[in-house]
Amino acid sequence: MERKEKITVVGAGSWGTALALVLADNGHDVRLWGHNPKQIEEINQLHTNKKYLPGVELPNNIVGYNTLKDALNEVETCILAVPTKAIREVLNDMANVRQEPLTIVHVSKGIEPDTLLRISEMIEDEMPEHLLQDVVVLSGPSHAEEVSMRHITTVTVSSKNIEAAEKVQDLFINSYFRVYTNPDIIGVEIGGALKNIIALAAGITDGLGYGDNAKAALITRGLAEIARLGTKMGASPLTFSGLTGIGDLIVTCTSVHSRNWRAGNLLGKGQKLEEVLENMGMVVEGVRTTKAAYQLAEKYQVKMPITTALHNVLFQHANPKDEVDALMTRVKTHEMEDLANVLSSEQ
Ligand SMILES: NC(=O)c1ccc[n+]([C@@H]2O[C@H](COP(=O)([O-])OP(=O)(O)OC[C@H]3O[C@@H](n4cnc5c(N)ncnc54)[C@H](O)[C@@H]3O)[C@@H](O)[C@H]2O)c1
Ligand SMILES: O=P(O)(O)OC[C@H](O)CO
Repeated sequence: MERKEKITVVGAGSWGTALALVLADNGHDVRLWGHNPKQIEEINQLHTNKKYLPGVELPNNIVGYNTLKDALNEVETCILAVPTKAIREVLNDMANVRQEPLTIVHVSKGIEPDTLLRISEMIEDEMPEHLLQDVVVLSGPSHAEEVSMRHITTVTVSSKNIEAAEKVQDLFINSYFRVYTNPDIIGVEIGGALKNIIALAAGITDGLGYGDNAKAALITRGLAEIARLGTKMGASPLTFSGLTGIGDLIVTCTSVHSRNWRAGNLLGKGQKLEEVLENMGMVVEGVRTTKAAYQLAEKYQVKMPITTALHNVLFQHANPKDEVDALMTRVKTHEMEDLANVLSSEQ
């Protein structure tokens, strides 16, 4: 029998709440912290979080907290489930109320523009060393809407300290939520973050009226450019054929639950970015990540044509259809890059 723990989930949005449910199902005492007092009142009095997970009833062992100090009191592990753009602010608040070291399990999918840091690196950068036990990432093909219905889901945990990852595996694993470990934290974080770019692009092509062939092309060639960048950054190429690579690409590019796909779909149908983001009401991580990935492609001198096309649409007001046409009419090439390199060196 696994030890039951007090665990704090920081961030009471869709993913934080769904993960709180998994932990509660496993018998842990779960504290769900959110910055909106009305939402916390709803969680504690009605046992619902209607804005983020409509129709889902929360069990009694999930208790809402509005004060970070109380939420983190006597807790060894915290799940960090806020959008990438809020991470530094929240970590700073956490550092101000903590005295003891904490293991932080982050579940966000993004890269910080300009610093180009992965999220585990942002945590190491922001959290004072004496307050940080371990940093673990939990990622994979997992929509909150399905997890909260206890639908079968598989994810991966990774950390520089594999024992910390294994401990988190034990906290979450159950009969509907299967957790694997992978020591390649770079690959896990890069795959999880960059799939959102491809999901936005898949939404755009669907919005433009293209079909399954276009989507399959985006998933496959998207994976190629994610792996091209990721391996240059030090990831294992094998990670991109796993849950946090192709697995997450499939779920995000093909699901109506996907916030990134939905945002892309509206863009493809002609809505403006500002209008789309205002109406979503939930985080669309792929937008900021496109900016970061575009900068990473320049830094590492890696060709990322889909990312570049999306960057043009999002930030240069390019027409989505023109960008699709430009992608399709690039100079012809080989599919497998190793083969292209061999052939060009033979010429
Ligand atoms: N929703 C999913 O199915 C899912 C699955 C896997 C990973 N993720 C990742 O999890 C992260 C969170 O996504 P989500 O879907 O839960 O987002 P969400 O929009 O549903 O919720 C975000 C939550 O963060 C809170 N928040 C925003 N800014 C804050 C701040 N400055 N301080 C404190 N709280 C703040 C919001 O109030 C909200 O409760 C993202 O990186 C996302 O990519 C989401
Ligand atoms: O809804 P999305 O597009 O933010 O994706 C959520 C998860 O990352 C899917 O694994």
